[in-house]
Amino acid sequence: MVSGLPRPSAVPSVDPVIELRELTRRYGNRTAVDRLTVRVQPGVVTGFLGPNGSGKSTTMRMILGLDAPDHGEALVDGVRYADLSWPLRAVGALLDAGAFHPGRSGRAHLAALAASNDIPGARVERVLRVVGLSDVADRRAGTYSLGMRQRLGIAVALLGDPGVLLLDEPVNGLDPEGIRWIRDLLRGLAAEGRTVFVSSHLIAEMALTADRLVVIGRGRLLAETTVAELVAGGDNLEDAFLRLTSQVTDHRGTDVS
Ligand SMILES: Nc1ncnc2c1ncn2[C@@H]1O[C@H](COP(=O)(O)OP(=O)(O)OP(=O)(O)O)[C@@H](O)[C@H]1O
Repeated sequence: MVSGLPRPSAVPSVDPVIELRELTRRYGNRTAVDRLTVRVQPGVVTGFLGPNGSGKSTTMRMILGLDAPDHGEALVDGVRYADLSWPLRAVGALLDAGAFHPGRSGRAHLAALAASNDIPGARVERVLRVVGLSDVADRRAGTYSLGMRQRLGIAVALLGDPGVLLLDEPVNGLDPEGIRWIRDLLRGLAAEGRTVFVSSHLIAEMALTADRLVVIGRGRLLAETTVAELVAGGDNLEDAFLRLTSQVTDHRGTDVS
């Protein structure tokens, strides 16, 4: 078991899910997310794919209440993020691995978050062990390598033992060992019945990590499917993805010759 604590009573007993209903966000006259309706299921890893600028981060920010939809809604366990009693216990997120005070130790960072969310202090030690940072937990987080920062960000996401995990490009910049570690962790968390929603540009990595896929382009849903279905026509996942998104890629280079 990855989590190591009984599910906190604040987490509803319903299946943890993410539901997007007609979710829409405009910036000026550009529609970043366009009537996106998706249900992200528990028990599997769902990859969130789309070309640059297709609206993945904006969607994740709206799920976390960091950005407001112009239309539609994003629900976690049936309620909006702002209405969750103990958000960290319902949904854990990794959006920006640098989001901590550089002068604070990893342990102090986690302890402060635990205290403000009524999470037992023992949980801090537990997640430090899960992410492999126990030995460096008293070092200032500002001295951590990129891989260690990603691990600290994942420790934050796991702190409340949430039923839903949301990770925006968690393997960015990681070495092969780190990539494999995250893959195994995410698959283990899904196997425990959690909802794991993870964006990535690394298609080959998603083929190994995800069971289901949500593919968007220019803010719109292009496919909600399984990895197996998408490659069923004989394509590899990269070819299938490029075919699916060929009409919605904004910036394309040309051959040098
Ligand atoms: N705060 C903002 N103000 C104006 N436009 C924004 C803002 N945030 C995002 N956008 C625009 O919304 C669109 C979607 O951006 P978003 O970052 O959600 O895409 P993404 O799929 O996460 O991209 P990437 O894969 O490159 O990280 C882009 O056109 C982007 O320029």
